[in-house]
This record gives sequence, structure tokens and C-alpha cells, in this order.
Amino acid sequence: MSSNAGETEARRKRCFTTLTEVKKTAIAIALTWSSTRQARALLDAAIEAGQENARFVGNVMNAMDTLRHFGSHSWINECFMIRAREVRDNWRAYVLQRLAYIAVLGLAVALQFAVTLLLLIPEYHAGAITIGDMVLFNTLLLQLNMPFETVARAISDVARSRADLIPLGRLWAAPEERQASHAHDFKPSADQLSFESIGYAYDNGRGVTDVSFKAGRGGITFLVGETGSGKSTIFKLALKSIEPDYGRILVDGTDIASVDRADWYAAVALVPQEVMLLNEPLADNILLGRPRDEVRLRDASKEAAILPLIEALPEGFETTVGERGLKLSGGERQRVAIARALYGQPAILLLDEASSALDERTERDVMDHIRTLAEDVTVLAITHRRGVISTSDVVVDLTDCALSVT
Ligand SMILES: Nc1ncnc2c1ncn2[C@@H]1O[C@H](COP(=O)(O)OP(=O)(O)OP(=O)(O)O)[C@@H](O)[C@H]1O
Repeated sequence: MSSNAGETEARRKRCFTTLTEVKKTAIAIALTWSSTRQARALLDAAIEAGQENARFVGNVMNAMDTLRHFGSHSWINECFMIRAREVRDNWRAYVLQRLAYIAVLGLAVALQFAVTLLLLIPEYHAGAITIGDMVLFNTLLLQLNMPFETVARAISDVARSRADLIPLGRLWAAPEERQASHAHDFKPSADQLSFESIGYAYDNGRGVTDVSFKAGRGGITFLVGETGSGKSTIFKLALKSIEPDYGRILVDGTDIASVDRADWYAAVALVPQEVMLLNEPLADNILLGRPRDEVRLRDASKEAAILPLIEALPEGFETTVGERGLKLSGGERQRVAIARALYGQPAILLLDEASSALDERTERDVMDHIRTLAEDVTVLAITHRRGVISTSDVVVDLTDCALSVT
């Protein structure tokens, strides 16, 4: 009779244990399913934000020269901080969600373990279960560690992401180029640019030699010449990216070597061959962090022959241009770059084959606008297409650096 009662009691306990296990498994599966769905969304957002940030960082690295040239440090820092914060917030949301899930799961496992142990220890004493069963519990206990390992991995991922961002921050914050030792406030008046017997040799001995010419207002000064004749080198010298080995570059009689770089950049604008665009609104791509002036923004866009296109867009100046400006054609990208240069109302404008991606008609429109501007601005342009040159322009032929002005 008592052995029957004992068996019934043992069966009841086994039933209870099995039921508890089934319930716990069902709850764990439901919890894991719903939590994983939520975590996936958060993880996707975190990875997306990370990738977006990486793309942004890549663009910024490619565009370092342009951004420095337009004095966009604080704007780009701000953009960078916003994105870095977004990445951090997304990862934090993901980690917190995982932590909550793991905490609930861990508690449930611990509770189940405690209850099961309480029930099974008397069974073991009664000889109903073996030591092997107890080892099984030990295995369960070890499994409790796994969620915590996941947390540790997530935290180390966050730490690694942060570590990835810090070097860029340091790079960006690094001191810029050395400034002219006797720098002074500089404002060009007549904007006449004179190259006087300039020579520059790269490490490989190539470069330019004895280049002399003058560029002033009233027409565009075109630099022409065979490939490798030194056109881009002349631009690098004019932008103070490199310093001449001999000779002088004067602006209104002042050697630009003595002009502070920031003052020089404020006076000179470059439209490069390779246009750098960020996946930001058109207005931001033109302003690059400079204070927004609606009239100037419209005027610059009009002079760059891109205003009608911008106004035809549903979001106008607020339209984002896509990754590296992919939503725009080559010609449109160049016109944005021209508007960007003109927005700063420069005294000297450098165009590095700035209209080469435009179709003939648009190129003519843009160059006509620029020719009008050349009444008030000194425009120096590199071109391979002689067709864009008009009779009012000046041509500096750099072929073999044997300079001839026609
Ligand atoms: N960073 C550099 N390092 C070494 N040599 C260079 C460098 N940049 C240009 N050169 C050399 O200096 C010379 C002038 O080059 P530059 O790029 O100024 O010519 P370019 O007239 O602009 O050519 P292209 O019409 O092909 O753009 C060439 O012989 C070129 O190989």
C-alpha cells in the first residue's frame, strides 16, 4: 500500500517536472521568437547606421581637400557627430534589448533549475534518479553562461565600433597645414594673378619649368597643352597645395607665399574635375556648412545653370543627391560644384575641366555665365576642348612648358 503511494507520488512529481519543462520550453520559444524579431529590427538599424556612417566617412576622406578648402570643418564635424551618435544609439538599443531578453531567459532558466533541483534531490536520495541525471543539470547550469557570453560579445562590438571611429576623429582634429610665417589679413582687389618664372619638380623630376603668365578679369584665362604639360601642377601651385621651387606667384603684387592659407581659400574657389558630393540635400552640398543665404544660394545656382533643374524637383534644394551624387548626371554634379564655388563669391575662380561632363549646349550656357562673371572675377580654367574658348579669352599654352600666350 505504502509502496503504491510512493510510486504514485513519484509519478506525480515526474508529471509535474515534465509539465514544468514543457511549459518552460513553450515560454522560452515564444519569448525567443518575439525577442529575436525585435532584435533583428534593431540590429538591422544598427548595421544600416554603421554602414551609412562608413560611407559618409569614406566620402569625407575622399573629399578632405574640398572640405578644407571651403572651411567646412565644423559642419562636417557636426554631421560626423550626428551619425556617430546615431550608430551608438542604435547599438545601445540593440544591446539593451538583448540584455533584457537574456535577463528574462536567465531568470527563467535559474528558476526552472531551482524548482527541478528541489524536486529531484529527494528522488536522488530515494534512489529514483542517478548521478548521470545530476550531470545533466550541471550541463544546464553551464548553458546559463551562454547568454552572458553573447552580451560580452555585443559589448565588445560596440567598443570596437567606437574604437574604429576615434582614429578618424583624431585625424580630422589634427592640425592642418603650416601657415605662412608672416601671414596678414589679405583681400585681393584687382585679383590679378601673375606667375613669374615658376618652376616646380616632383620627386620623380617631372613638373613645370619657367612658367610665366598673367590672368586677370575681362575674360577667361585658359590653360591648354598636351597631357602632362603641367596644367594641374599650375592649379596646385595656385591653390598653395605645393610651393614653387623657384619663381613667384603674385596676386595684386603680393606673393601668395605670404598670404594666410585661410585668407587665400576665402578668396579662391576651385571646381575640380572629380566632383565630391555627400548624400545630403542639394543645399547642403552647395553650402558645405557655410551660413545659408537664400538669395546667394539661388544666384549661385542660377549662374551655374542648375536652378531650373533644382526648382523642378518636388523637394527643391532639400532633395538629397544619393550616394556620391548618383541621383544626378555627371553634368548636374559639375553644375552643383560650380554653384558651390560661386556661392562663396570668390575673387579668383579655378575651373579644372569643369564643364567637360556637360553636353555642348549646357557647356556653352555655363561658360557664357562664367564669362559674364569674369568681368568681376579672375577665372583660370583648364580645358582640353578648344571649342569652349572665345575671342575675349586668354590662352596660355603649356606644351613642353614652352609658354606662349595668344
Ligand atoms: N604627384 C605627382 N608625382 C610625380 N609626378 C607628377 C605628379 N603629378 C604630376 N606629375 C608629373 O608632372 C607633370 C605635369 O603633370 P600635370 O598633372 O600637371 O599635367 P597636366 O597637363 O595637368 O596633365 P593632364 O592634361 O593629363 O591632366 C607630368 O609629367 C606628370 O607625370
